[in-house]
Amino acid sequence: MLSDQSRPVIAATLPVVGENLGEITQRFYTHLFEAHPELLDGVFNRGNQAGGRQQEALAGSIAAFAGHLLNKADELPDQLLARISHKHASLGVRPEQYGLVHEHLMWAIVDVLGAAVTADVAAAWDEVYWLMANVLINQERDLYRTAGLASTEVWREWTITRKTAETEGVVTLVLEPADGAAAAASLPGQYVSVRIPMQDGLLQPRQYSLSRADDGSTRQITVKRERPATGPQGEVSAALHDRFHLGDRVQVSAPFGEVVLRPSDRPLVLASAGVGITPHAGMLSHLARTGSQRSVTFLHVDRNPGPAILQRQIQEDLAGVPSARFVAWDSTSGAFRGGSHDRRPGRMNIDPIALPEGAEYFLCGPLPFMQGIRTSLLRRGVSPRDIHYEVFGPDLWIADDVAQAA
Ligand SMILES: NC(=O)C1=CN([C@@H]2O[C@H](COP(=O)(O)OP(=O)(O)OC[C@H]3O[C@@H](n4cnc5c(N)ncnc54)[C@H](OP(=O)(O)O)[C@@H]3O)[C@@H](O)[C@H]2O)C=CC1
Repeated sequence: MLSDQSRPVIAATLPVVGENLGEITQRFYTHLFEAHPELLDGVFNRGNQAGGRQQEALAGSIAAFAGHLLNKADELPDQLLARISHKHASLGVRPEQYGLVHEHLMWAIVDVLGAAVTADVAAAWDEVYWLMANVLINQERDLYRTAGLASTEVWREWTITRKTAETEGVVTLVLEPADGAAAAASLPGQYVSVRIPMQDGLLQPRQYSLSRADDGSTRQITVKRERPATGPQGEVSAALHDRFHLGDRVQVSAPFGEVVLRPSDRPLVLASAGVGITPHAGMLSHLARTGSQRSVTFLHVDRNPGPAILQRQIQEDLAGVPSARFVAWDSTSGAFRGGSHDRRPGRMNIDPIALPEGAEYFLCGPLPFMQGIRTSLLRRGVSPRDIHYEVFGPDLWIADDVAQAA
């Protein structure tokens, strides 16, 4: 993979590059957007930029990739790369954009590290960049090819045909293609990017899991109004809640995402928290629609003492999957919400839950929640190979490593 001349140079400079990656990526983005402000119109998520999370993500992914090249020369970090390429495909990223990123990233490395960047050092980091970029370009080309789309055809206009309030701060939107053409098939667990104009006219994209099975003509997403503790409030989720109504159009990407339910007879355990229930609701909906006989254990924790997100759909789908079981935890009041399912107070505790033999596991929710559940599962002897989890947002790469180490 990495050439013999670059390997020692990367090994020698990774610590200093790693130490300065935060500053390098910050200067990189500033320089990139000064030269190409159009990239803030529909490609980059400026909420993540403002909160510094995009910078951390890029820094983390470069460091993780370079470290991987040094430590595991014969294999690629597949999970890391697949997550990036699926997300890029959902944004219509094009090969030539890697050239732009390269130019501005190398500029930032030299800008921050100065004379330490000798010709050899620059050449070695150039090699790391293109090793990673070329894998991503190829993977993204395959994703576009499989979807039967050019990168420029990923986005289409869709019309909001239903808008339902779920719980305080969560709405479900049903969308239909504005041109009446058929929708590309989606897999259970996949997401779409949604792109809408902000008050200043710039388009902003966000990813949302599909919360109901593919029916060939509509897409359903369920959106929580984002109120992060740091950085700006979620401007796209707020706009979808407040400014977008029935009949309005939004741009929606083709479906992507690699954490999907594959055809299988194995028992399934779904564990979600909060709005992380959305991809699992989509998976359950798919199982109900296809008359699946799989054993399903659906575990969910929420801090909303009112009706749960997508409650009616989930109850109907549970009734449609003969061996499905639902257990809910209420982390706030400790009160039981009633209803026909097993309900428990406090945060999710899977230790007393019987785990079916030979199951596969899907986790979705805040990162610490997934780390905690994953650790409990590993302690009970579940193989890491059988635990799938989606991490939305740019802390993906670092999160991935942390979760792997848990
Ligand atoms: N496809 C995907 O990858 C998707 C991912 N998501 C992700 O799901 C997350 C959901 O967020 P949101 O609805 O705001 O979650 P909340 O912050 O509202 O938390 C939801 C529940 O999770 C519990 N919880 C939080 N942290 C932990 C922890 N460390 N250990 C155990 N339980 C915990 C909370 O308990 P308590 O009240 O005690 O804090 C609460 O009951 C987001 O991070 C979002 O990015 C969402 C949709 C799709």
